[in-house]
Amino acid sequence: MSAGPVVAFRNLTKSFGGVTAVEDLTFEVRPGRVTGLLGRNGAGKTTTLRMLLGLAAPTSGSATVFGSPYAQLPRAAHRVGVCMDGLGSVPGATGRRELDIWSATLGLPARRTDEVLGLVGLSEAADRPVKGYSTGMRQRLGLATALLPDPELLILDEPANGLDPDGIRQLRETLRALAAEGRTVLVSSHLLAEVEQTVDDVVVVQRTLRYAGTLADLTGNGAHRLEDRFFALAGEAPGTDAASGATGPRPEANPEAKPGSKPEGSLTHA
Ligand SMILES: Nc1ncnc2c1ncn2[C@@H]1O[C@H](COP(=O)(O)OP(=O)(O)OP(=O)(O)O)[C@@H](O)[C@H]1O
Repeated sequence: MSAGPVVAFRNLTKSFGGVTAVEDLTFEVRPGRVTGLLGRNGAGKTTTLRMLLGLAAPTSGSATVFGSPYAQLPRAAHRVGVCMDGLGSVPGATGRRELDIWSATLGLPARRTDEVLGLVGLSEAADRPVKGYSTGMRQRLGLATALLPDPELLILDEPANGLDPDGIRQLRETLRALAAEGRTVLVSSHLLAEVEQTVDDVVVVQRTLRYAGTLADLTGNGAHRLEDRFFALAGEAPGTDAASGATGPRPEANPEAKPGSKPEGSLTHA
């Protein structure tokens, strides 16, 4: 596996008409680590991941995987596992059938389907049609699909949404196990308490980059809650009491960290 950054964003900007969804993002994802991409609704997380995967064209700047744009990366579908809404499924198929089709497309051994079904806790539901799956079961199937090629890099957009407590614990254990094997995970999430238990590195975006660095640096080795640090960096949501100051100034975990301040850390230095 490469020693450089697995993923690199350089001055990445995306505008949709008059709306700038992502502005001048520069950060890297280091190998063998779980990196959490955090930001509130509409912060630009999915747009960033879509540009990384070549599903949306940047307005300016670049996003690379293993040093190449995803579309030019040899064996990209084997090296990068992706779980993201809207990547398509097979109408009327069971979970097992869907995985078998992906597996055959990738030239994987037939046993791989059962392996990933077991990893995500979906073995018992494998022979039911996907259209009857709950939200959490669909998430599990999406994760299973991403895991199929035993990828070096996993890119997961909100994988914990809809998961029950067992599913969330299983997800956390799977991601930690992958990192322990030297694989790299980039995962977007809103679930800050869960993120705090899972990730090594944190990226906070709110259209612009607010932080990129280690979780330990951000929380002072656990002295501060991630949630407090998140609000200090991302700012309070417009229209809330805290944003308007109606309830007085909110306590901040680190008074130096103001919304809009420069990123405090960089994944490029240890
Ligand atoms: N295809 C599109 N056309 C127009 N605007 C878009 C498009 N895709 C995203 N946007 C806008 O870009 C901004 C960022 O959206 P994005 O989906 O990247 O946010 P997000 O951080 O993933 O949000 P969430 O947490 O709700 O999933 C939003 O203002 C959104 O409305």
